[in-house]
Amino acid sequence: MPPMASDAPSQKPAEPILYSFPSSDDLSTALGDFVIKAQNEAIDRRNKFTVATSGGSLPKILAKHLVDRKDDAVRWDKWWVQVFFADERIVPLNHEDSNYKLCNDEFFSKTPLQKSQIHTISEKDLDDPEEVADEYEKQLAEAFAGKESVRHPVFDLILLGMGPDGHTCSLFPGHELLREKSRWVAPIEDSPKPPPKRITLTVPVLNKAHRVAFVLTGEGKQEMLSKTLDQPQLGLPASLIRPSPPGDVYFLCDDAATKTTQYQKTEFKL
Ligand SMILES: O=C1O[C@H](COP(=O)(O)O)[C@@H](O)[C@H](O)[C@H]1O
Repeated sequence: MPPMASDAPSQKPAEPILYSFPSSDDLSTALGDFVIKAQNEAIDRRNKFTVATSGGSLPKILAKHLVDRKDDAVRWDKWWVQVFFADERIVPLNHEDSNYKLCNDEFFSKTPLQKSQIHTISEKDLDDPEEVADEYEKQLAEAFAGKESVRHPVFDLILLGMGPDGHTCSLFPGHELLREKSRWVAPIEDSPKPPPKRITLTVPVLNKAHRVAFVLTGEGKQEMLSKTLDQPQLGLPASLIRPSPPGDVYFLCDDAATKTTQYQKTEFKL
């Protein structure tokens, strides 16, 4: 992973970086090292680490190399108040469909992270997706700027998945939310994948992050990964994620997922 440049030489977003690993275990190990490196650079810069994570298959892969470590490489105390969800389903936090519940069962509960470090949706107005999205956006504004106004949140790392239908976060192919320009967090009430009501970070927020990493495993992801990287003109959601310089976007995949893409693979080195 190249170090973050302090001066952007041009305003053109960098091309995606694709890493492919023989197995999902190798991918987990590399992802753990990748997260630790991003964490260390963020702590050096600002003494804290701000992360947004997704649900789906990601939390399990993420947990493998980060929990139960024998060393103290993961600085859990610096992840304070800054773990957000890249997308969340509008259901109670103890519901089987909740991304919080999934991440908590697979990952958070196995770490020293405190509940106060993790930003969940409010359970107050679950029948009102607009309200849930607005409240979550307020949490973002407060976490990133205290009482001052902030133009947009800048995450140190956003971890994303991609469904076999090509959706990422809760941004679905062809959906009008792909064109959202002003909101940081948007509600969606017609998600083609159940449950239908969700909130999601929007493309502008994703594209302000220092690093965005897609984590994909298995044959089921082959077709959409190829379309995303080889045919960006199709405008699939993941093709729209091109962080502004000096940000970067990475695809950490297993060989099963990268089998058909023609996109150039990069050797994984930290
Ligand atoms: O619905 C969702 O799906 C995507 C992809 O999930 P995966 O199981 O194919 O990895 C996930 O990234 C997102 O957070 C989730 O809400």
